[in-house]
Amino acid sequence: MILVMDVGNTNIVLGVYEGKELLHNWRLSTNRSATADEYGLMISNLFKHVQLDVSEISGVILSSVVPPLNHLMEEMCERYLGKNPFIVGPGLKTGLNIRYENPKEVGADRIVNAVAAIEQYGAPLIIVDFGTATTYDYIDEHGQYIGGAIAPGIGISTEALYQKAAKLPRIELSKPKSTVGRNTVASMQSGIIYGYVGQVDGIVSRICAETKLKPRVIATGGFAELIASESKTIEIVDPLLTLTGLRILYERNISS
Ligand SMILES: Nc1ncnc2c1ncn2[C@@H]1O[C@H](COP(=O)(O)OP(=O)(O)O)[C@@H](O)[C@H]1O
Ligand SMILES: CC(C)(COP(=O)(O)O)[C@@H](O)C(=O)NCCC(=O)O
Ligand SMILES: [K+]
Repeated sequence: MILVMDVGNTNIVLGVYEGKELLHNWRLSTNRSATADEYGLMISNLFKHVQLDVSEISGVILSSVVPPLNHLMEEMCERYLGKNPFIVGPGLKTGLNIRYENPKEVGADRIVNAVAAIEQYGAPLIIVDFGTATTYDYIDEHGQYIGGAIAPGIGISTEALYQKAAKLPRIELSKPKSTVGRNTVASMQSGIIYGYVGQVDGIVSRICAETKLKPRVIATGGFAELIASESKTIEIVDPLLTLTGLRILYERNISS
């Protein structure tokens, strides 16, 4: 069994795989002030809850877009799991040709998503990940990572309305009955949800026009299902894309 971990700006997602099968997955909130011991305890407790013994974990792979947590998570793996984790970044073999101007600049989560999406769906591709930020990645017809777009995420955009406008409440993100909202909450839901649906379809159409190709469009992340249900361009929702990518990268590196 292996443990895969994706450290995002909002959540840390963990998965335990036996071969290709995902046996368990958990979500912790990302807390920049938690210590290696605190994360170690949380993971030990999750393992206990499903009667999983640490000794059954033969390896760990970790991707992070929160640099202050990189060293800490590595230390946690060594201390609580007795394993030196693979870390997605310079030095780890990805098999992905990254054509960003500075390949080191691409977020590790975007690379991991690209690896999983190419393997499962083939290139060319556009990947939309609704995380803290909404990221768009374009993979060309040769399976090369070219680049994409980064926009404010749905959660932080909604939060910004509440923080910056005195009369706007904190709302639950669910689909309103109509685009024309007739109260504050419905108006905000319309603006956020249909605004994002428009953003996705707009950016995807522009990438298609720019590349003169028709890439498949895969969505993942917290709000993928909600947006995909209204989007004209999202073809597949794969909530496990990042975990799958980590598993594939682990296999590529352990067997080399
Ligand atoms: N399974 C889920 N169901 C509903 N909302 C989710 C889910 N996962 C994440 N979210 C929400 O989506 C937003 C981004 O979370 P996440 O995708 O984990 O981002 P990151 O990868 O940046 O940490 C957060 O506001 C989170 O609460
Ligand atoms: C764009 C991101 C903030 C998205 O992170 P997330 O929303 O998953 O927490 C992350 O991939 C990142 O920090 N990227 C580095 C910049 C880049 O990819 O160009
Ligand atoms: K993410």
